[in-house]
Amino acid sequence: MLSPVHEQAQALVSLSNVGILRDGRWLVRGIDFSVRRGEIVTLIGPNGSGKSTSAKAAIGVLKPDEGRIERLAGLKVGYVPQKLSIDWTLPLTVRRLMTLTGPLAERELMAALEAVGIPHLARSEVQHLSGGEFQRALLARAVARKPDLLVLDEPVQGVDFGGEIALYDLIKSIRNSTGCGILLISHDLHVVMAATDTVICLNGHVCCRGTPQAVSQSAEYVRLFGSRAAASLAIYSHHHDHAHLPDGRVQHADGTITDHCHSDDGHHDHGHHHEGGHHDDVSDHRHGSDEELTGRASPRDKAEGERHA
Ligand SMILES: Nc1ncnc2c1ncn2[C@@H]1O[C@H](COP(=O)(O)OP(=O)(O)OP(=O)(O)O)[C@@H](O)[C@H]1O
Repeated sequence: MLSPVHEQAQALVSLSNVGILRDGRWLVRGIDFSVRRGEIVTLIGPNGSGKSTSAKAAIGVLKPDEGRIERLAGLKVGYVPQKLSIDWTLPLTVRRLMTLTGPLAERELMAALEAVGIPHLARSEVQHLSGGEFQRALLARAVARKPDLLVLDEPVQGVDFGGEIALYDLIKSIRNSTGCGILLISHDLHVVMAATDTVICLNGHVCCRGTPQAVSQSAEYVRLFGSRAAASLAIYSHHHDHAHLPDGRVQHADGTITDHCHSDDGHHDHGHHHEGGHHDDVSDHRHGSDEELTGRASPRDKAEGERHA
């Protein structure tokens, strides 16, 4: 369900009854959703349920075998794929990463790094970045050309729990400041829900959709993910009330900033633990997976290689 603001906003991309067939198998079928200006839409679903496939169809990387996809004329897309192919044996600075797919004015490059909180890392080698810093660099690269639609495939992989919240807050603030539409893919049911207008739950087809609260209570969702995930999702979406800043401090709902979370902050009082960074009731992140740059890839980007684990 969209808020009235989003309902009136322009649709950036709309998929109607989209199906993708490969090697005689329907990877997805009957996919129906749209992303409007200023809206954050999150695709969730188990491994192999067609989230990346649907996102790639939305931005035109994959052509549908049935159904229709309408994109706003001249739509500018910023895409952070799930996997990147970079030759990690070659030196690559953040600055260079930002310009791999095309030139970028210095002012825009620095503005993007500032927007994601890492202007001080412009000259750093990408292979030395932490997981959270690397994801921020990828985000900077995607927002630098001021896209109308930002597509982020698992943007918090390799990021610890505090960093996840900071990244989702950052994504939300990018939406608020630029008014772009955002299509997110995530396994992080707890956190992502706090930053999402519309959730589309996939399982080869659209299994259910709506606000995070509505989806977490739907029978299809509970069948797919289990009641435990549904309960924690519902709790989380109500309790998230503070942001983790890039420097590790915590900004509370009333605007105050402290060095640590308060004991009554949302993610500390819902009955399970987050020690060791990431947790997930449904499925795990893949850390350090093989990566391929898809979408707006240049041949150079497609160099073989693996990101360090
Ligand atoms: N080019 C392709 N050719 C054949 N099968 C493919 C192709 N791309 C994806 N698939 C298959 O389509 C299904 C959906 O894949 P997709 O990557 O969209 O899933 P996902 O929901 O993003 O999964 P995950 O959560 O594991 O990232 C999988 O079974 C995958 O193996």
